[in-house]
Amino acid sequence: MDTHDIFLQLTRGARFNSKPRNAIKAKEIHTTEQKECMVLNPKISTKDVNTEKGAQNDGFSSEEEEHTFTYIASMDAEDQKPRSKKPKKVVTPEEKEAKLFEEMVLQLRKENLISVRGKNIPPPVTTFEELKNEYRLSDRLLQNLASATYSKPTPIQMQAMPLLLQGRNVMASAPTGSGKTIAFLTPLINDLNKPSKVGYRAVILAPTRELAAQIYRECVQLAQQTALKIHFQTKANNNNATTGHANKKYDILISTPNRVRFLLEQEPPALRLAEVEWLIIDEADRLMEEGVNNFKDQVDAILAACTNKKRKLALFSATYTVPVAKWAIKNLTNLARVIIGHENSATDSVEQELLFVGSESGKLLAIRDMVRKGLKPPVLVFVQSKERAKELFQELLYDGINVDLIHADRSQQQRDNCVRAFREGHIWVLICTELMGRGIDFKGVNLVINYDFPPSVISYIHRIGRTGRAGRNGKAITFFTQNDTPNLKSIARIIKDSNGKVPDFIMGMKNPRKTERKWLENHAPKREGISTRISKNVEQVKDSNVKSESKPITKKRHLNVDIDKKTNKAQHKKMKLKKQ
Ligand SMILES: Nc1ncnc2c1ncn2[C@@H]1O[C@H](COP(=O)(O)OP(=O)(O)OP(=O)(O)O)[C@@H](O)[C@H]1O
Repeated sequence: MDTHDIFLQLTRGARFNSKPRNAIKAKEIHTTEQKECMVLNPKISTKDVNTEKGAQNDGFSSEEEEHTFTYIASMDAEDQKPRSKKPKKVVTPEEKEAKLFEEMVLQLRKENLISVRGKNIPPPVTTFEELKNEYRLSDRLLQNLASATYSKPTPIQMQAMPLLLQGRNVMASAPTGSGKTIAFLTPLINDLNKPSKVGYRAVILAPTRELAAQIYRECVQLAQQTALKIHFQTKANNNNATTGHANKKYDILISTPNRVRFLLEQEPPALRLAEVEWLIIDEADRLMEEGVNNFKDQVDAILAACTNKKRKLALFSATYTVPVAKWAIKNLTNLARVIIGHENSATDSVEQELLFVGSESGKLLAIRDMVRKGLKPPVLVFVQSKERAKELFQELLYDGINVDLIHADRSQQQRDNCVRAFREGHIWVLICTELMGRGIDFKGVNLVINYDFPPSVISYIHRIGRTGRAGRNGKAITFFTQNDTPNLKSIARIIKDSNGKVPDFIMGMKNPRKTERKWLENHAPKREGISTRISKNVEQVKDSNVKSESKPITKKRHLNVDIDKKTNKAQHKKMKLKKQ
């Protein structure tokens, strides 16, 4: 009988709540949990956070940032008082049972790499049925979870769901692909329960339209038979849910901060959020980024519009940064913090590899070599800009693979077609920019290629997190040249911490200066264009004639080469004219 079975035996029929049934005070449980989180997150213990190593891991080293992390790490200072040297003698059977209960909870969290911070954190659940017994999760939702073939909760769901069902404000981080979406949708849908005429009672924000669309789909599926009205707000469907009566028609709003803030700023406001009881911020660190084009002002404006006293706030992401921690401390009372695994680390289901390719032209040779040896689709290829996405697309288009590209310059229709074609397997290789770097849940991506080096550790974690999801394994290969050294060691450390192989010379490199690292986060390095064409005139004409005769574009490839087809035709015509 393993720990888990004993736990089930001990707690059969027990009513879980923030405190065990008797004697031991939550405070004492909490203090133990406090210690436990230091054990489970060796990388993020208060000490580490304040050292160069801790700061280095998280990329933050300013005093203010360290202070923030220290605050979060020891959120309830008054409970930090060291316990009496001698453990209190357990005298009554109830205290003995409660002590055992506490140890079971700690053991369960340890097994699932769950660490928690905050007061009165309820025990994690091990089955969705426990949520019904303890938190009155509806049979309808249990049925919908079963229909989605979710047999048991993932670690983030084990701990975040009880907290959200208790109505707590939550800041949760868990590896990419670990089920964070269901972790916040389930309690939200259960709490709203059935339609009402008061207007929006929940708002879910995501950084991109693609991710908001994905959350919308998952929400519709999970809310089946509840009759809850869910609205995915986009630029295109502005009118059908924002005028007065429409505002009353819907219960849940899913959109991007941009879109919601735009509607709030209309005169009169085209949205009313006064009844909102749930504000969920997915990819929170992305939405709290400070600096140019930040979402933070938009999120603050939306938070200000959600004036309902019953409002609950939850922040979810695979990575956390100081701006998020600061925002949480400022805006969330009685905050509960949940961390699965090591904070700001890559999921361990992805085999990671760094590949030195010499120079920019070496990247094209390397990816063509991989194609020649046989790629296992579906494959995502990340580049640093839409221009480079177009250049690489033009290069791979005639290499006998079904390739397409997605970036912000393509119309929403083209982006939707592209995502659908990739999901349905018509496209084998999708070239993308950071637009697809977060949250997007493509089932079964086998390989992520970082053709251009990621601009930061955070970007790297999210990019490779497009594979190795929901317990499946994946692979990520990151090309680098001698110009990519500033972030190389930070990313190599992430690989090493996930038991990947990293050449010693890289670990021996000096840490980049913070200013250099910050610069790279916001400024893509200049790179030589992606092209095998040596001279634009001669080679290009010869090259295109050979390719157009020898490799007719297969029907499938027409599926998505729509706007680009015109570009190609125009280029072709130009080349022909040049040749004559
Ligand atoms: N309890 C579960 N059991 C099995 N699969 C699950 C469970 N919960 C969610 N999933 C599946 O796991 C996959 C990843 O879920 P989700 O997209 O929510 O991950 P995530 O943690 O939000 O990832 P990211 O950090 O990249 O946004 C989805 O395909 C989802 O259907």
